[in-house]
Amino acid sequence: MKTIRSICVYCGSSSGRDPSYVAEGRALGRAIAEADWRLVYGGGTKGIMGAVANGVKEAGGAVTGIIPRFLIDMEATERELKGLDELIVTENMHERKHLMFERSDGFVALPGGIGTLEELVEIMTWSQLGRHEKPIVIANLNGFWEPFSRLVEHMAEEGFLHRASQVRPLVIDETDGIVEALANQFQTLSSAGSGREEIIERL
Ligand SMILES: Nc1ncnc2c1ncn2[C@@H]1O[C@H](COP(=O)(O)O)[C@@H](O)[C@H]1O
Repeated sequence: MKTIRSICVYCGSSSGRDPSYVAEGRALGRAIAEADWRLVYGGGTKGIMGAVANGVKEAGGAVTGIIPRFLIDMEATERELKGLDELIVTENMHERKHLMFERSDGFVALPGGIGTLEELVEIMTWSQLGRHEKPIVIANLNGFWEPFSRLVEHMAEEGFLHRASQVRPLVIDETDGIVEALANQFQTLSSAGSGREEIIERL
């Protein structure tokens, strides 16, 4: 039976206004480590990104950070980067996002900004296009993603989600439920798999 080995977390490089975002990011990191999954993330050591990675390390887990060279000074400190178990420096954003995708068995979007939104939408797009069948969880902490969910519903109502059945993000309101939701959805998607290889040569 296939099982999850690594999970990609998309989240803000900032902390956000409510301190609970950082606290919940850290809690998710701990839960990922306790599930014995590796964290794959964008390598930033600040904001919610840093909190998730710190949570994983606190609980004895392993972290892979994937960061483009030009972002190192903006989103990380050299000292903290050295604390990652694996650091991959890419030449551009495209390579970073592709590697994050390839190395992960599922995805979680915590609250964040434009970068987080772009990453979430991209992974949903690839699912819609049948490029992968990996679970996607939207962590709707404090109802953060409700405006986005409403937009997606509106798109469906207006007839723009042609293959809605292939975009199956789970919306989970509490950090506590995320690991279980990922594990269950991974099993469901694996057993319902179309037999298609999960990664194509080029997305
Ligand atoms: N346009 C972007 N595409 C992909 N990723 C991006 C983009 N802008 C920023 N990012 C990265 O996403 C994370 C989180 O960014 P937030 O804007 O704080 O949500 C960060 O690593 C950015 O480098």
